Amino acid sequence: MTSQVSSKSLLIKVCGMRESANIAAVADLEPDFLGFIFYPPSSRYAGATLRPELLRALPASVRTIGVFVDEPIGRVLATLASFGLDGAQLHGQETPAQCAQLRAAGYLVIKSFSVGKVLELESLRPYEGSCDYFLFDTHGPARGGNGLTFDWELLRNYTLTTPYLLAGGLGPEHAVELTELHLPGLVGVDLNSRFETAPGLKDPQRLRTALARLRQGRSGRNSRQAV
Ligand SMILES: O=C(O)c1ccccc1N[C@@H]1O[C@H](COP(=O)(O)O)[C@@H](O)[C@H]1O
Repeated sequence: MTSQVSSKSLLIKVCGMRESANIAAVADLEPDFLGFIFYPPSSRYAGATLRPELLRALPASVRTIGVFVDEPIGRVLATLASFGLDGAQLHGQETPAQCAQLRAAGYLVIKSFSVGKVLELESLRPYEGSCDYFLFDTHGPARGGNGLTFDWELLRNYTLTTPYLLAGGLGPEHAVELTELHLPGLVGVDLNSRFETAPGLKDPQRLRTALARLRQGRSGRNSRQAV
């Protein structure tokens, strides 16, 4: 399948699949990242169902990311190696040194930060240089996957150098708005619970439509046409 990706396209991460057939269907859409939750309390926990051979058969352009919450770094490294994952998304209180340790081991590192009514960007400065991307997710009752958006304008004055993905309750209705959202540092989006028919089960058709809109929107900047 050929995607309409341009250098201006937002990177797209689809997160939280568990079942092989569903993973294959989402991978066919060629997102930039596929995320798998390795946090046992999550209803999207993939540790028991994910087959490493399926991940190894994916195109190299689709990078696979394990999502962890305050997991000891030794266990993160062991999981990344045993599933053949390309990187880790860290959703807890992981330190800059822990991020740097994963990066030094050759893994892509996405550090997630929980955003409430305010965002103290200066507190993230110690993470600069130890992560490939930051990810901004909405603060909520669960550690991730709350399906809630935050006020994206809190990122209007972003001055850090680490590029970031926007997350938190992004749904099909946001696709056009996201293509027109030109925030400093924004390079991608993370799609999760708003694209599900059940926890951990993504709707490939809803994703196909949204990915086409996201990709088309940025390559043809003013295009609002439906796909
Ligand atoms: O999805 C989960 O269950 C989850 C659990 C623990 C940590 C992260 C999790 N998901 C991440 O949450 C954000 C936002 O998801 P949503 O769009 O609000 O449903 C996303 O980055 C997921 O990777």
